[in-house]
Parts: sequence; structure tokens; C-alpha cells
Amino acid sequence: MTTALETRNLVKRFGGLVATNDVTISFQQGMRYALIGPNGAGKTTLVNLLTGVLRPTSGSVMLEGQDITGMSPFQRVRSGLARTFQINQLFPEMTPLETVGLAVSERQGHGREWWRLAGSKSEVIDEAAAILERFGLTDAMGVPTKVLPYGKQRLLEIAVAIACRPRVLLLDEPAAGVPEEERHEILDIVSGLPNDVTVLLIEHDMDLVFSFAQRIAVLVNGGLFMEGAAKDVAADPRVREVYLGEGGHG
Ligand SMILES: Nc1ncnc2c1ncn2[C@@H]1O[C@H](COP(=O)(O)OP(=O)(O)OP(=O)(O)O)[C@@H](O)[C@H]1O
Repeated sequence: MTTALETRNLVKRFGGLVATNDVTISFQQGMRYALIGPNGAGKTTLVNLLTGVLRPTSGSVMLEGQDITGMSPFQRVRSGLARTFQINQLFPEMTPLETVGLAVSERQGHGREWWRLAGSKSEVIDEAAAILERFGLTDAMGVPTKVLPYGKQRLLEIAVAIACRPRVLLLDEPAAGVPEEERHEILDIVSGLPNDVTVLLIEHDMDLVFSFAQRIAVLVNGGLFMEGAAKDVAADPRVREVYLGEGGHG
């Protein structure tokens, strides 16, 4: 097993509050992980430390053995670590083809001027169209993003992250706000991503967590409470207790 991403003794304090408490965890290449925990457990803070949005108080983050603790979010994306966001951050007037094309173009080093140079950059368009096809967005690729159903917009967010060719992908509640009947479509597409992409899903919906994840990490009060095979975590009475509140019913 190759370690794709790991943290070592990671700590983040906000004043007197310890939001990340000495977290040491490894994510193995190609595995599907979910990160769960009660509200305020520190999931978003941990993701922000992994992606470089926040700097830790102490400890380190390693990507494929390289210490990336000092890298900016952009440098991390370039190094193979991409994320989607909880809040919709797409450009509403741009089409999916333009949006994914922009990400492909940035990755290839053509920069933001690619659309004006489109005639000479057909490889950008071809790759963007192929990614959109994989996400079931071919029919929608020429319309402004703002007119797409919400579930399709969320798929587009993941498509943009994939256009960066990540080896590790962090998905922050990718199905939040999506109607029930479209939720599994999103996770099915994520499950079908290439096997060598390591995925860490942050999700409150336990149905999605258990249908998606091979392994689950549980955070409680900023600390790593447990990490293990999904079925073991699901069966652990201590997890039920902290996660479900009093008594661990259900
Ligand atoms: N920028 C900040 N400044 C001060 N405290 C913060 C900051 N960000 C998070 N916190 C605190 O850190 C703790 C962990 O928050 P975090 O958002 O990481 O938890 P979470 O598990 O993602 O919660 P939720 O499931 O509700 O999104 C909380 O007590 C929160 O109030």
C-alpha cells in the first residue's frame, strides 16, 4: 500500500479552542474514505489544513511523501491535491465547456486566455468535452451554468476538480442541497472515478457514507476517534454513541 496523503501530529488552535487535536492519519492510494463526526468535530478545519486554506499551529501534511505544509492551495492543486467546496463557487454566466476548459487550460499552462485562443487549442476543448461526458453533462455543456439543475452544477464542480488531474480528491459535502433522487447519481459518478485517485468524502448523510466509503475516519472534538474499515466503524458501539448522541440507538 502506498500512502497518498497523511498528517502528522496536526494541531490547529483558534485562540483557546483546539479545532484539530493532534491528528495523525494516513490515506492509502486509491482508497475511498469518508470523514465523519458530529457538528463542530473539526471536519472542515481538517480539510482546510489539508488543502492549505489554513496553516496548522503545529504538525505537518505530507502528499506522497513530500512535506506540503508550507504550500499554498494553488501549489497543492498543482502537486495533485484538489478539492470541491461546500458552497457553489462556479461562474454562473460561463458554460460547463468553458468552465472545465479553463481548468484544463490552467493545468496545461496555457492560462486564462485559452478561450480566445480556442482555435489553436482544440486539445483543451477535446479534453474538457471528454470529462463532461464522463459526468453526464454533454447535453448541457453549451448552456450558461446558472440554468443547470442544482445537481448538475454540483457534478460540474467535481468535473472541474477532476480537470486538475488530482491524485487525491477531497469532496466537501458534494451532494448537499441536492434532491434525494439525484444524490446517488453524484456518488455513483464519484465511485466510478479512476482507481488510482484517492477520495476523501466529507458527508453528513450516512446512507451516502456507507454506500461510498471503504474506510471511515471519525473525528470527535478535533481528535481522531477512530479510523477503520467501513463495516467495522459502522458496527462500533462507541461510534454509535458519539455520533448518534445519548444511548447509541439506531
Ligand atoms: N475560523 C475560526 N475561528 C474560530 N473558531 C473556529 C473557526 N473555524 C472553526 N472554528 C471552530 O472549530 C470547531 C470545529 O469546526 P469545524 O467547522 O471544523 O467543524 P465541522 O466538523 O466541520 O462542523 P460541521 O459538521 O458543523 O460543519 C468548532 O468549534 C468551530 O466553532
